[in-house]
Amino acid sequence: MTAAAPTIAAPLAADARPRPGCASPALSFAEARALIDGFGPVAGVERLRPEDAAGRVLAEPVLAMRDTPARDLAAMDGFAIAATVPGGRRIFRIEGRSLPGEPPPPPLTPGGACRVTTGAALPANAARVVIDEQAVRADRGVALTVSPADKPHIRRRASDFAAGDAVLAAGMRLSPMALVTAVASGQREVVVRRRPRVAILATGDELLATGAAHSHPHAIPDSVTPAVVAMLAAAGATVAAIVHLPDARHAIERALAARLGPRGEAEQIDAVVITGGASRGDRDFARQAAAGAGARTVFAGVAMKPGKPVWCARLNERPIVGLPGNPTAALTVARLFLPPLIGRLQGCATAAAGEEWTALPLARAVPANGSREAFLLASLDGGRVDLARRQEASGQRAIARATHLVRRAPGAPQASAGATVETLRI
Ligand SMILES: Nc1nc2c(c(=O)[nH]1)N[C@H]1C(S)=C(S)[C@@H](COP(=O)(O)OP(=O)(O)OC[C@H]3O[C@@H](n4cnc5c(N)ncnc54)[C@H](O)[C@@H]3O)O[C@H]1N2
Ligand code: MOO
Repeated sequence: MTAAAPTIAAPLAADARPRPGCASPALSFAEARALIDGFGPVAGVERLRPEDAAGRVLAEPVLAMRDTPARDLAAMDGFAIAATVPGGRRIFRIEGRSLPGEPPPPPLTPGGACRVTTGAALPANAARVVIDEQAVRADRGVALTVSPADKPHIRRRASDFAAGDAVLAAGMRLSPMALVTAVASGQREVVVRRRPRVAILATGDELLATGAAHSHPHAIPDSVTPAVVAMLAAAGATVAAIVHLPDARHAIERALAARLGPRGEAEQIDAVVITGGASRGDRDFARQAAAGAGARTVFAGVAMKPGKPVWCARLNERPIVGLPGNPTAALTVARLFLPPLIGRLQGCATAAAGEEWTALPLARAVPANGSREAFLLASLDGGRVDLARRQEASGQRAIARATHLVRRAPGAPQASAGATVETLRI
């Protein structure tokens, strides 16, 4: 992230407070997100080879097994020579060769040089490496074409890190870059948090499985669950159960109690995502069912658009996140709440850790925002963000082209093309 790119906790948080008299929920998005930090990491760690731990979050720091480099090495291809060059000598006798992986060659004799390649061990008394570009071969010797005054071209022992250094900290996610460090540490195994196990409860009498809905005149395909599964998996979770439920309070309550209640240990579910039934319709029972199962509300409703009905509760210390049923609203709030929650369950320091909001210019003007903080579908057009023309919470088409969410504060004025807005990759 660039220094200029504000994080989610940056000043927008204060702007996000609803104005008096506004019908929006009282809680701002930033406040709701901060509440996600209240969930701690799952118990249980795994020891994995670093190469099997890509994307996982470290539960313990990684300590370097030895100095790296383990000894002084050549930083360039060339010739190692000693510190004292008799009589300003420019011609050296080649008395050995050192290649990476070989033990250090014997010390140089006066007037001697050792042919070295990048990464090779140096003779103990080598003071510098004269690079190939500053030397010519002469007989069995080598002649310097310039006086050896520039950098010594030596990678000093322990100059990268020393034995015992904590080269990676607990709570850090192992990016491809961090795997370099993990493997270079010399550790055969790293200790990572186990993958959180998530159950998805998809509620809705009208929902049928992929492909089945079109043979039924009043059913619709459950388009939200597969997308949420993919998002959870990418965030590092295991989706351990997918349950389709009718819009029936007791069925939802039983399903929740079975996963997170005192007797729900068999599946070892760490978190539940419920889709649909979040609002105030005649058959919207998700929150009541959670309360009936004994869950305590963490938040219910956020002053955001889309996704206002999003809610979160806690049952036996484990989170339940309720997504609204409308697909664009569901996936927008899923993007904003689920990867951060999975990060927290894996031991990341905060829900916002690793989330990068980037300021990008607008491709076209956008109108003034309403009273809820907006998170709008957009795609990139030559380095500028272009808002999708259709932003309906129920939409299932424009979302496919979206690569970014554009964040607009409550009551933000009209913004012209070229003005910068905060964006998050989706
Ligand atoms: N009087 C009010 N009505 C609504 C409000 C409100 O504040 N007052 N909020 C609106 C908002 S905002 C949203 S978003 C939706 C959310 O409603 P629910 O979470 O209760 O969702 P459902 O009623 O179950 O479904 C809404 C819509 O989405 C379709 N759906 C549901 N699940 C799926 C799925 N897994 N895959 C595809 N489509 C799904 C469902 O068929 C409905 O069409 O409420 C507004 N109403
Ligand atoms: O906030 Mo709703 O999610 O607009 O449709």
